[in-house]
Amino acid sequence: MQNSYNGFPLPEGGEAIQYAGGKFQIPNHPIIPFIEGDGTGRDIWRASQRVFDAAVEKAYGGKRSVKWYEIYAGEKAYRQFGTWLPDESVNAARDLRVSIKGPLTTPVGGGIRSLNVALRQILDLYACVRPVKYYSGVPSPVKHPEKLDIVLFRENTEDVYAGIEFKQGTEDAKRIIDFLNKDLLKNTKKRVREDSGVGIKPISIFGTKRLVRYAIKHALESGRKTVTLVHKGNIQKFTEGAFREWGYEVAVDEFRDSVVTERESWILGNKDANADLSVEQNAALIEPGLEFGSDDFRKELYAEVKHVLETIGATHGNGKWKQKLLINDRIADSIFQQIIIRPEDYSVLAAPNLNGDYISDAAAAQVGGLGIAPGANIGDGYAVFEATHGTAPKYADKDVINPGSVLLSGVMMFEFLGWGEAAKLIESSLEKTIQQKFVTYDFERQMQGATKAKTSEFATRMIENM
Ligand SMILES: NC(=O)C1=CN([C@@H]2O[C@H](COP(=O)(O)OP(=O)(O)OC[C@H]3O[C@@H](n4cnc5c(N)ncnc54)[C@H](OP(=O)(O)O)[C@@H]3O)[C@@H](O)[C@H]2O)C=CC1
Ligand SMILES: O=C(O)CCC(=O)C(=O)O
Ligand SMILES: [Mg+2]
Repeated sequence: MQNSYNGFPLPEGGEAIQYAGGKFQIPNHPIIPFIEGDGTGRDIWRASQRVFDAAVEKAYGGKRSVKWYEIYAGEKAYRQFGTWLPDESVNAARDLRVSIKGPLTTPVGGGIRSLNVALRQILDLYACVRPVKYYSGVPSPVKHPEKLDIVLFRENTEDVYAGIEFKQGTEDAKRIIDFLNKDLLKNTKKRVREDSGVGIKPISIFGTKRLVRYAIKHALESGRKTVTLVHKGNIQKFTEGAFREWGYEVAVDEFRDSVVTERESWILGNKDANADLSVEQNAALIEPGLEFGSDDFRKELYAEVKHVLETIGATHGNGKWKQKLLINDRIADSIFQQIIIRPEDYSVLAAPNLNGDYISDAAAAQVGGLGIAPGANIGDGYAVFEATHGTAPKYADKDVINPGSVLLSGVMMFEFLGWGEAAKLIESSLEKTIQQKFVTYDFERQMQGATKAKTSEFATRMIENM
């Protein structure tokens, strides 16, 4: 580890977080790097840091403290060092292992690629974890926001976020289109239009399995009931369809005793309800219309039913499957309406990168919006906590934006460090402040009789409420 990064010495009295044997070792005075962020990131970070320090001080009376260490990225880094994501900033995040960041701007269409995505890819932070739950008092557009309590695990390193794109009109775009049209597609009627831009969507066994494995582990450790694989596999068969298939594989191959898939649960449930049910009758119940299917399809179904009953009939049958973690899947378009209409049926969602990006903002809306949407990017040995939202540039430096998402990302960070007391203080004072109807503009505009607080005032009231 270096003593300084980008020419700035590490804070005195702090120690680096270590990682050994798959476990983080947290000193009492860890050095935690932070990236302030662009746009509203500045106001949010200033407010959040005060709240974090107050909570830690109140919880541990000086026995523990965070030694904050600013690292530079985005506009601030560009102004200072002429580069958007200095290597030294990445090195600091790597060496110090756990950090927290504000949002960074990504231009649309051209310009630099996302620094947020770059950081996730460089540090291999493969799981983007975004819990979405309701805090009482928060205004919501739905009747029962409290019924939504999910944790979204979004694959964070591949999919269309791999950044492999070829701009329309370039020599590379022309070459790839020629290759597709004249070689790979030559025996089909499919053609890519000559004036297309082209993007590549890689989804791997490795990337999928480690994400789904992480989601299942979390679900089992936290006593959640369901893990839903969210994909568009009917259309994108070899990427999103494969995500579904590999997701089920990892569940069954690595967590067999603890999980039941949705189809297995139907087969076992049918058998529980009628012990005399034949394999053929059982198959007909799980696949309506089976009698009209081909012989091969029927045989496949009979083999599936037989396999389930033979392999897990004894361990999971007789209702025992109801105590297992249910693994199911939903097609991505349908999940958007499912979480609104049947929120209580969903608990942990695991999704490829783009689906996860979309779902996290949509789900956040249901419990009050992007002002209250925390997240974490986790890899093996590294973690970067960050809100779901972006830089909301129109509110930059106006001291009006809701700091809730970064504050709750801090709650996730303190829980991750094992500093549960500080996490609890922040979470409950946030809820209490909202219940006092002392809220930033985004909540105030949806509430009756609320006081509109500035970002800084909200933080001060939270500290008073601890
Ligand atoms: N991880 C990251 O760093 C991310 C970065 N970005 C980047 O941020 C930039 C802006 O993206 P944009 O699409 O405008 O999305 P934003 O998430 O920045 O903002 C969209 C809207 O969401 C609401 N909102 C966002 N954050 C808050 C908050 N803290 N409190 C209250 N309301 C909030 C505001 O709604 P209203 O106008 O109704 O008040 C805002 O106008 C882009 O460059 C994008 O690439 C985007 C997402 C994540
Ligand atoms: O990197 C960006 O600018 C956007 C990322 C994003 O929307 C997200 O991670 O949710
Ligand atoms: Mg997003």
